[in-house]
Amino acid sequence: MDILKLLSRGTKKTSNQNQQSDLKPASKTVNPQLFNDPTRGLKRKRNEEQPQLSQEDDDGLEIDFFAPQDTKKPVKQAPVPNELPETKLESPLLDEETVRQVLRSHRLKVTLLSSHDKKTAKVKKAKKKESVKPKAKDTKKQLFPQPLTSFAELRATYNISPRLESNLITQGFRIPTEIQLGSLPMLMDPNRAIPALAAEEFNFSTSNGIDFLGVAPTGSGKTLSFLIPTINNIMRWRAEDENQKEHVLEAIIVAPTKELCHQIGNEGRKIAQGTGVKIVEMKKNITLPTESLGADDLTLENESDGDNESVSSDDESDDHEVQRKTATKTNILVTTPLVLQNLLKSKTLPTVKSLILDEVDVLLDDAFRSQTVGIWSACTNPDLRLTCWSATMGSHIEGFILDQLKSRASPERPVPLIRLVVGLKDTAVPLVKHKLVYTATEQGKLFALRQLLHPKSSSNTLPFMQLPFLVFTQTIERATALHAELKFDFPIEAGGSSRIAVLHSALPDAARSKVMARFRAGEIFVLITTDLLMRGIDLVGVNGVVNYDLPATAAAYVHRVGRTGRAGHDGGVAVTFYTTEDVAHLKTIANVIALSEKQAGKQEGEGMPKWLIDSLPKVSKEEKKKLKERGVESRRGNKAKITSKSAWERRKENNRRGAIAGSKKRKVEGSEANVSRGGESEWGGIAD
Ligand SMILES: Nc1ncnc2c1ncn2[C@@H]1O[C@H](COP(=O)(O)OP(=O)(O)OP(=O)(O)O)[C@@H](O)[C@H]1O
Repeated sequence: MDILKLLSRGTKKTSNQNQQSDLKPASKTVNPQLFNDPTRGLKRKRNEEQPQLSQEDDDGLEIDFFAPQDTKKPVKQAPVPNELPETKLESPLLDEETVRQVLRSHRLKVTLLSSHDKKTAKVKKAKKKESVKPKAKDTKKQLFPQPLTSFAELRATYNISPRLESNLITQGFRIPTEIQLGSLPMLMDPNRAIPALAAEEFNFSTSNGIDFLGVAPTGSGKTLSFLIPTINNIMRWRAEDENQKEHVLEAIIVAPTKELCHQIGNEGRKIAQGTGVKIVEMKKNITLPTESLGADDLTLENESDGDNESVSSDDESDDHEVQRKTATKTNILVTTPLVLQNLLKSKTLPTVKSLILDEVDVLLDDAFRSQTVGIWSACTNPDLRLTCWSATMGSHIEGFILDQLKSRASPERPVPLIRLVVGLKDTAVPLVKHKLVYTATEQGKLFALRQLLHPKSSSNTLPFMQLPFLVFTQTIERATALHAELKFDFPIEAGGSSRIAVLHSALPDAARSKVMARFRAGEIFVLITTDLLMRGIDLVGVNGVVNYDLPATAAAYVHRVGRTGRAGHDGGVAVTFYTTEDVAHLKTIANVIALSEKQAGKQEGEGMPKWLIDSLPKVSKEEKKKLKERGVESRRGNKAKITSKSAWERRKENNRRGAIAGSKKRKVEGSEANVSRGGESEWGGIAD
């Protein structure tokens, strides 16, 4: 059987396939945790019955994963008191066996990385080749930190401010996700979270905080994992320093796009309300408290946009003290790398104690690396701590971070980098259903996309996809062209062309913000975009992702499809179109899908068959590199048009265009001949 057809064979239609689409999330799930199997790692008897909770019982549960299995009954959540009690009891430390069991059941792995790990990796690789099992010594650096049992523990044990706690409750955060469960104790109080013995054994100190790398699936709550400790630390530092009356810039969050910065800023402001911690996104008129030879504060552009979040300086005095006073009053700055690096140049930011790199693998990849490293170098405070986050993480990025940390290390400040990985690394969130769809031609993709927009009961090759959904294309030109093609696909009664929009980096900022706001408000049903929106953007109501053009890398696939199935919402669908031209690159994506299905608990034979993946051609390193840099070649430039016209119509149109061009050329040639004849004439001029 044709391999391409087999790959796109449809799943059976579910009963809801013919239902009317609506804008509600695919399902209502209250538990944001992706993994919790308390029996994981325990020896089980065959056919042992597991207690099943109905969806009804599941509502409003406080999950108690320390309860013995047979007594683990659903407990209804008590109403949240308006007034929080002043003192709460600190939770006792869990013994190591319990900690190990909790981490295992939530699929958390904590590792202490050090710079000689590269060598270990090489040795491991060599040993693998010789099919010798690595000795236990090689994997010895696993740590077992205390987990966060509930958000209530943040106050009781980690002493966060009552206001911060009540903001979290108001925002509806009740059960920590896995990344929060594993990272918050280490980031809030590493001395408590990491057993002193482990620190001693591996020769590192936690007294000054830790440098941290968090790798967890898309939509699993990484933002909150860095916002809570950052806000809390700033409150703590302020309480410790009686002289500190003003907002001091103490934390910088770097993210790759303006959209993501805006989202992080918003989320931060919601949970920092009333705490006195101020969060500002990088804007044109921002002034920063930098230090340099000239000791000037820097203003990117002295342009007021009427926003009272920031104060810009009109004062041209050289007096550093005066300039410091006029610097933007903020504790946390959220920025893209280029704009901050442009502002900094060779200046430093000595007050910054926390640098957060969100989507670190892209921030330290070729396009952003020098800017990100520039910002990192500008943070000269000796107490600086780095935390990095992403859903995907190449080992070369880890190595780069370690090398950088090593080059900045001093005897008092060793370089432990603690890495927390949730689930299988570099796989898509287990709640998403994947589907590869083959079409013979580019035009076939357009036809298939229209079928997703207007599903017909006769179609059995495409899965049902609820609106709203995102459509990813390879280039800005293709996104614009696809938008032009589909613009009038929604009937006037359903809102017509206003229901479909396009978003890419060539649009002006105001237009970008407007489209995002309309999409968040549910006014747009289909948003066509480029890889601009593939990372970090949290649109909980998105029910599907269409990869109209094949993603360039496995990581791009993970991030794109991760725009659905977020925060425990089940039922998101990811459809990836491919044509004959894509087959050469398909294996990388097929592998991620297979791994993601494995993580979702699919047995062999249920998802993508292994033999089928094996029969796809291998993608060489050079091809991968080329694809990453340029995408599929045939979808670039003029060849990349998206159109519903048939080949016959296009040929006819081309012929017509050719005839017009030919006639124009002949005219020009004719007049040139006249001109040259005129040039030879006596008077030597041309009239008009
Ligand atoms: N403990 C929690 N309980 C319920 N919802 C949560 C919790 N933590 C985070 N969320 C919600 O989950 C959604 C996804 O969170 P977030 O954007 O932080 O994901 P992420 O891990 O950063 O994803 P990505 O890798 O795509 O950037 C957000 O809407 C957030 O409000």
